[in-house]
Amino acid sequence: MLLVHAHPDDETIMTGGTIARYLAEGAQVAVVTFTLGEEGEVIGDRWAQLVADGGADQLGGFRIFELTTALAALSPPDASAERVLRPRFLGGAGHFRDSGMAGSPSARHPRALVQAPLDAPVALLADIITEFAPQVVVTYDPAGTYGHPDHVRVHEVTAAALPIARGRLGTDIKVYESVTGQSALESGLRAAAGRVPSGWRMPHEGELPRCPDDVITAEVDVRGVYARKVAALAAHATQVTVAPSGTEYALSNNILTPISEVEHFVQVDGPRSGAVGRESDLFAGLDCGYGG
Ligand SMILES: CC(=O)N[C@H]1[C@@H](O[C@@H]2[C@H](O)[C@H](O)[C@@H](O)[C@H](O)[C@H]2O)O[C@H](CO)[C@@H](O)[C@@H]1O
Ligand SMILES: [Zn+2]
Repeated sequence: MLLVHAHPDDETIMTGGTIARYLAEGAQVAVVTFTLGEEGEVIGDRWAQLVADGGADQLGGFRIFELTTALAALSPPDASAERVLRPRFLGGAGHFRDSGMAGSPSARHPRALVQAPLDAPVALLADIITEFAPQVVVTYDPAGTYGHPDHVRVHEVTAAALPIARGRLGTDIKVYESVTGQSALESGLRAAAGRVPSGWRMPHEGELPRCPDDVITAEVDVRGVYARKVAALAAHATQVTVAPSGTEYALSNNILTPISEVEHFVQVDGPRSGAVGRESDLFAGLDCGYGG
């Protein structure tokens, strides 16, 4: 399984439980992150001076450490050194820079991901897909989940790289977009309504991205690795705060978001498993023995 993400923290926020579950089941998993997250805000005072704007511009390097810690937390506790999941950056660490939120001046940085002609990241990702030869690829939806320019670009690059790699490999690849299921989100928000940490707020109606339930094609149960997902979220401490309950998190905007026990996906390409209703396993229909 190859998961393609924009910034350190996305892998855990969107797909942390799925990564942990398939690692635990012995699947080969790789995470490719396009940028170091250099333009992020920082939660708390301790690392606040690392920021790019008006600071030491060291946040990108520090988020390599956070990502390394998070991926280790998602790995099986008894994993041998070579089985611990490690960060992998498109073009190498620091090649493409975090473009910043929509409208940010940082989008004009010469190394900003959105500045790169599309064929450059496409060629790099096509090589990674060819080398890794995944049976399953996970990316974002065309909206980039919540519209971040880097997330949109990750979707575009992945969509363009897959046909190139598939032509080289001659194999089918199941392609999924990671989404937040509407019912799961609303259920998590209802459960959390009575335990909003001080300084946090509940999201306004429709503020958090969600996918209509009838569009979802796969639901991965991550209850068995939930603690690893929470530990990995906590590892991204400049970006994520885990609530005392251990069942919700907030980014630097202090908006309460449930840490879901299920992770949802929409299959957009590749062989269908023929499952009736939602697949419970992204490898369904492939003869590989994962997915319970
Ligand atoms: C989850 C994610 O994609 N985070 C991005 C995002 O960070 C958000 C951004 O700083 C926004 O201004 C805040 O209100 C919000 O709380 C942050 O999560 O954008 C950053 C800049 O591109 C990026 O580094 C971060 O990974
Ligand atoms: Zn992101």
